[in-house]
Amino acid sequence: MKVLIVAATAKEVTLFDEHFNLSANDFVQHQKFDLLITGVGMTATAFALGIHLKSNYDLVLNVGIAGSFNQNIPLGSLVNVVSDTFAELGAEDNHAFITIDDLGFGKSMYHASFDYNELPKVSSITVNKVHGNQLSISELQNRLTIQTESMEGAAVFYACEQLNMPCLQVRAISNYVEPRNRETWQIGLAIKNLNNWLIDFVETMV
Ligand SMILES: O=C(O)c1cccc(C(=O)CC[C@H]2O[C@@H](n3cnc4c(=O)[nH]cnc43)[C@H](O)[C@@H]2O)c1
Repeated sequence: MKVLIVAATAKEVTLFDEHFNLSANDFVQHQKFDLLITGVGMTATAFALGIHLKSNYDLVLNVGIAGSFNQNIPLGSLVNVVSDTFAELGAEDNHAFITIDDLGFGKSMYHASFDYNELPKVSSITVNKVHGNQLSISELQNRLTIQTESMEGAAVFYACEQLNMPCLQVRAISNYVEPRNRETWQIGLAIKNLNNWLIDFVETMV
């Protein structure tokens, strides 16, 4: 199976890099997989995938950390993001929000297309701005049924749908989406658990 692993930052896959003794380049080819570091956000992700998603992969695997709206999901735990929405793509109509779908310009929600049942499945959004204000968090939760948010996931799903390539997104929860309190973020724990899962996935599945 030829797999492309896509992460926003090298920091999110440090232990994986160490395990496979990978170089520090943004695009690394290994006999078992290719690894692409895109940079944070949708634009950087789309640009990097535009360059590197030319050969055919059997799986595009997006990994990274994420925020959770649901405080029943433990910090450090892993989720399988099965649907991902461009939450800010649309227009404000005073206090209402008109989606890109309702404007008639496209589609806001994209889906994973690789069957994986070993982790809890969640619906996510992809944003330019990490939510850290109770009013905007409440507005969002009234509008969408979601458990997590990241800054790249929907862009990866979008590219895979365009090219008809199977995709899977696995995220480790580093923080809750709440009024910003950086002290409570568990980035180290999330990255450790994510990397252990990723090493195991590559060793057993690829
Ligand atoms: O220090 C910060 O404020 C900060 C904000 C967002 C991300 C980071 C990172 O260190 C990693 C970048 C990566 O993290 C994903 N992420 C993690 N938590 C969230 C969230 O609550 N909302 C959206 N994205 C999140 C994101 O995919 C970034 O690529 C530091």
